[in-house]
Amino acid sequence: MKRTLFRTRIKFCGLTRPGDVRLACELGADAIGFVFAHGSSRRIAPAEARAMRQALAPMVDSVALFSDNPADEVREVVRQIRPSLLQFHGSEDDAFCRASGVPYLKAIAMGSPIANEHPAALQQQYPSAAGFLFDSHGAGGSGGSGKVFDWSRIPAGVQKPFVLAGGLTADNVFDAIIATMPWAVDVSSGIESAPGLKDGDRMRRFVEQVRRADCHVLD
Ligand SMILES: O=C(O)c1ccccc1NCC(=O)[C@H](O)[C@H](O)COP(=O)(O)O
Repeated sequence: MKRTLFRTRIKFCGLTRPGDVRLACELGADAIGFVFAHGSSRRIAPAEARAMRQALAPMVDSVALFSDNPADEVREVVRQIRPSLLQFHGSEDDAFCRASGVPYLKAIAMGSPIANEHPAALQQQYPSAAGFLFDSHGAGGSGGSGKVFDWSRIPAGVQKPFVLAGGLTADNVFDAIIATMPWAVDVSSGIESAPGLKDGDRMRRFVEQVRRADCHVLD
């Protein structure tokens, strides 16, 4: 299959500082993720997220991340932040994920049995999902682990856009894109100097490698 000049979307996740948001937008990120999952070292309060939302450039999506948060917390984040997309990492079902009316991505834990299901089953389970995000954690584990999973396990024939996540860095994202041809790539640990603190140079190198993959011609 020939492939050239396709644009892989880029999501930077787990930002905690408005300055990092501004730099991410300048570097060309398509989406910025804010973590509201309990127990995460990148978790921010809705008031902080509002400040970071204001730092977003036009035409850059804001994504709110949850992992089995109570429904009233999800509602409150949606009310205060007005994210363009939600991302669910826990055992939420389709009814829960779609309840606020905001488009959502369902994270699929590639270390759990759901990952072995037929793509049609995934779609049946989450008919309202805007797409899936394949991440390396197991059931009950959390995202943002910095660990890579075996990309060949991504179910073939998923009918919705999918996002590749889990341990991506400037050193492996070129190969990851060529191997899986995702709609988007998502990175958190791989662009950090410490949890929640993004590193400008790592962000820039990551974007460069995604652009390189997008210009690569495959036979
Ligand atoms: O980042 C967290 O701490 C987190 C906690 C609970 C659920 C999701 C979380 N993060 C999700 C992400 O940052 C990304 O979608 C993805 O897991 C990539 O992370 P990484 O492997 O660190 O690049």
